[in-house]
Amino acid sequence: MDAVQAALISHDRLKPQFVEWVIRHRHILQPHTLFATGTTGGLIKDACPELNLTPLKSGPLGGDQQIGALICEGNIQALFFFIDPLTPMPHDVDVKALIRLTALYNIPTALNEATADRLIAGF
Ligand SMILES: O=C(CO)COP(=O)(O)O
Repeated sequence: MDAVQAALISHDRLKPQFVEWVIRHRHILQPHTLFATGTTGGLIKDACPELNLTPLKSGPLGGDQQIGALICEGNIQALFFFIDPLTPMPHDVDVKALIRLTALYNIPTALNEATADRLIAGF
């Protein structure tokens, strides 16, 4: 796949699993421009400093909305977002808004590891 701009997000409970997933696929992700919510991005940068990754605000502080704005502006072509369906979140409306925008703008979106494996296989 030509270089794309992709967004990487994980809720707290899934972060260890997500960082392991990124480490496993870092060679595929390397040529691409990556954005992430703040805490997720910090962990990925620590684990894979070679990646071209820009951390935005933390999710509860508006990071999901920043990713949504990038989607609206045509600057994201794929979203990898390990969501936690078991934990209530103060910014649940932001998460829903982001997922809505991925549907609206037809953005390939992986919300769990099985789908992420299939989406990254197309990179
Ligand atoms: O809460 C998040 C997405 O909804 C993720 O945000 P962090 O990466 O800052 O933890």
